[in-house]
Amino acid sequence: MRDTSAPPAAIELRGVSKTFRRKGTASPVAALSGVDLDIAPDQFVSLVGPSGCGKTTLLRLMNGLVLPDAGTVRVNGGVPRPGPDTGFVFQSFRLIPWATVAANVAFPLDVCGAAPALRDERVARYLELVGLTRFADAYPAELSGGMKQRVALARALASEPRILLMDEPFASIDAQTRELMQDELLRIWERRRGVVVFVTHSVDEAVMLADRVVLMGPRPGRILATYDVPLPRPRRDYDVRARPEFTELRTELWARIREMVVSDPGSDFFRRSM
Ligand SMILES: Nc1ncnc2c1ncn2[C@@H]1O[C@H](COP(=O)(O)OP(=O)(O)OP(=O)(O)O)[C@@H](O)[C@H]1O
Repeated sequence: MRDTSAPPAAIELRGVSKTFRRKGTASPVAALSGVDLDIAPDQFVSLVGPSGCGKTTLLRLMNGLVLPDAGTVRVNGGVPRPGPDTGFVFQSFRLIPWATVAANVAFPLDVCGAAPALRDERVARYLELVGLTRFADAYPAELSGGMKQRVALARALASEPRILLMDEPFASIDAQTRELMQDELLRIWERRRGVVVFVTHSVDEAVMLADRVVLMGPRPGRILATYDVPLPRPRRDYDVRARPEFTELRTELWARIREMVVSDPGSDFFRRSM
């Protein structure tokens, strides 16, 4: 029986399946099948698994952009809806090119009709948090990739969402900036908490950041295992990677992903290398 004294899960998926069907195209694609997952309030969860296993679909179910064919998705006890309670950060920064950095960060606040004083205060606070106060009047084209991603992060945080969904947010920035961004994200999250669901292809990044790593299997995507990350916080990249617990977990995860990829002749790995 369910423990009624425990706080409700911030995100709860039960028996979730999703198949994409497109009119006039080839066969339907079964993206997810029978997914059960609970994410507690203030938990940082990473999703890893082979390409095409449904990680992005899972994120999109969590903010109501995709509806399940079967099963239920509950977010803070209700049906998920895109809105100010859920922030989304994408791999491609998706900044508005003709708007300044400040206007980009203000965008979600403008959409929900925030009062001008609140809007200006939030923009100032989150630009400071990501270290871009001096660039408030710059345009996206004037910024480096890492700076653009920090604007995207400030924009997602500006409405102070209780849930932050991040889809390979650091995949298109260089390795050094990526490590700095990981530290930056940890610093911000350790200060304000909330749920983070972070999709990544990097096993190191998944372990470095999360409280729990969820390992998904090949299509139709299922959850194969979840691992608690036995690393203390606060974490910083350089000291975490030196710990034996880090090496053990990343070795285990990587071995399982590698096995899935090499044993699947239909995987993107073979398609890309042919
Ligand atoms: N809107 C859609 N219409 C049709 N098929 C889709 C749609 N969205 C996703 N799919 C398919 O569903 C499967 C899962 O896709 P999804 O993007 O969720 O996987 P992923 O694990 O995030 O992939 P990757 O790691 O490569 O980004 C893929 O085969 C994809 O092509």
